[in-house]
Amino acid sequence: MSKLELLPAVDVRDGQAVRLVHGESGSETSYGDPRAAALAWQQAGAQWLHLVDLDAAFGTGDNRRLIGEVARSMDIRVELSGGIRDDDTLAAALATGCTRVNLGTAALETPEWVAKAIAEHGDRIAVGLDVRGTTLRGRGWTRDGGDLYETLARLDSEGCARYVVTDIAKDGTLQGPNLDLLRHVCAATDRPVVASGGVSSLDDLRAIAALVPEGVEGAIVGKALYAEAFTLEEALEAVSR
Ligand SMILES: O=C(O)c1ccccc1NCC(=O)[C@H](O)[C@H](O)COP(=O)(O)O
Repeated sequence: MSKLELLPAVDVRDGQAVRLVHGESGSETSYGDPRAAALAWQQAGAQWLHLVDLDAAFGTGDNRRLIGEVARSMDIRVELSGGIRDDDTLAAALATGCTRVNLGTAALETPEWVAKAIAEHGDRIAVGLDVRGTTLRGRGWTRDGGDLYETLARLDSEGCARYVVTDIAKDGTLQGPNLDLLRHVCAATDRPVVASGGVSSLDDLRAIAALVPEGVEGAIVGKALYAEAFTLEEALEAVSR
């Protein structure tokens, strides 16, 4: 059985590494320089970095230069997210040398463009399915964007390689992941799923790791690491068996 991949998160707002609660603009807690945070996760043994431009996601500007600098400086794989919605932003994201990008809003608002991106870039494209209940949310999680399972079926048929699934109600809350949601999404698709939002403890990570046979490939961890609920070394050890 392959082990769960861990993706420590660096979410960037106004040049700072921050954590949000429920992804809501204005709920930020700042954790300083994103370069230092990313390097710290790499040095602690991470194989992946989940790097988010929150300003681009919310439409309040962007941190593109800084995000590009961080992505290029990493020796580990990088997943880029936030505000990638057209040819220019996709080209800029892919040019950082990141392993893959997450498309979110675009998958809801410009499905033809996303189908083209999937056809051109294959598994360098993942789609972020950010949900409240079973309703998808776009534009920095501020607008409804359709039904989760209908969108999943459409993206599957277009060849989408993987999904990053976030229960917004859990994100940044340290309340534990939505394991039922992950199980249901895994049952609805044969593509790998990356779990995001809510991880609070090593037991949460073990519970997500138990879903690897059902199709969960990875888990993004943000707040728990910044709040020092556990160290990244402990997390990597917890999912190594
Ligand atoms: O990823 C996005 O595009 C995004 C857009 C708007 C608000 C938040 C967004 N991402 C947040 C994350 O990916 C979190 O880093 C991740 O879900 C970790 O959550 P947690 O472990 O609960 O802090």
